[in-house]
Amino acid sequence: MILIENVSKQFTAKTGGSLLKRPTKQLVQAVKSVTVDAPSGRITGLLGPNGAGKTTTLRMLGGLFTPDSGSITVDGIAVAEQPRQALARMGILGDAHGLYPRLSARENIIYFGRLQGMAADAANARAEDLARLLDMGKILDRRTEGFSQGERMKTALARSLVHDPANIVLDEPTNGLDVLATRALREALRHLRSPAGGGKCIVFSTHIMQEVEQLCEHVVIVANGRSVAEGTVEQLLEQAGERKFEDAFVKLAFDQELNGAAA
Ligand SMILES: Nc1ncnc2c1ncn2[C@@H]1O[C@H](COP(=O)(O)OP(=O)(O)OP(=O)(O)O)[C@@H](O)[C@H]1O
Repeated sequence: MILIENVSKQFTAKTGGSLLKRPTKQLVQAVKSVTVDAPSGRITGLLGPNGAGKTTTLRMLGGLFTPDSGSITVDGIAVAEQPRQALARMGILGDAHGLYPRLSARENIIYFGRLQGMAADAANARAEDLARLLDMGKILDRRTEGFSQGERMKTALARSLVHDPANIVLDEPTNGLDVLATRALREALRHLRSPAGGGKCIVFSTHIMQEVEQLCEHVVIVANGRSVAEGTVEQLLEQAGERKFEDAFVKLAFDQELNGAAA
């Protein structure tokens, strides 16, 4: 169970500057107020346009940045206070997959399992289970050097799931994947969310509406650093008074963004 409550985050970015002129500092309010309540056994999607603040929110969830305000708990554990304990309860698939190219997919997965305190045999058995789930049989013992985008994603996902975390966080997981790889990922996530797959809490971010329509039981629309609407796809359609999800998303995200931009 993941609970993100009213988080905000500001960055200082350097702007301008040249050989003769120092860059000036500019404040960027990446996240103004985002709230996400993601229970176990549900796939929760963060849907928002580019630059809305999704990645920054997920990075705060992963303990990479401390929020300026608000709080984040994972299974009741505050990320800011007990980051190691909170992180141990999450499998995080970020945007950079960072695999070790000289290690095989299996070795990459086992290595992460060892870092999580697993015995080598248990990590190996888990690598084989995950390879079955993610259809990685053919690549499991190949060095990851030269892997395709889809193969890298599967390996990184398996690695993030090696310790069987109750919570799974994915930042734009289908980026660069073809239709078959996207379908395979969707199937894997549906299984992990189901009772047979452990009833995981799954949170993922995307800017692709179809992804959310096909996969999420609950959607949080993030625009201009704020969570501006939430509910099932049907509830959001109703809220926006639209029949097509694309129209509802544009209305809910961009009308709010225009209003929010002034705030
Ligand atoms: N380290 C940083 N320093 C300065 N500005 C940042 C930093 N990280 C994010 N931002 C800014 O914060 C805003 C939100 O960025 P973020 O990456 O969270 O959005 P996003 O919703 O994930 O977008 P996308 O879908 O394009 O990945 C953007 O304007 C971005 O430029």
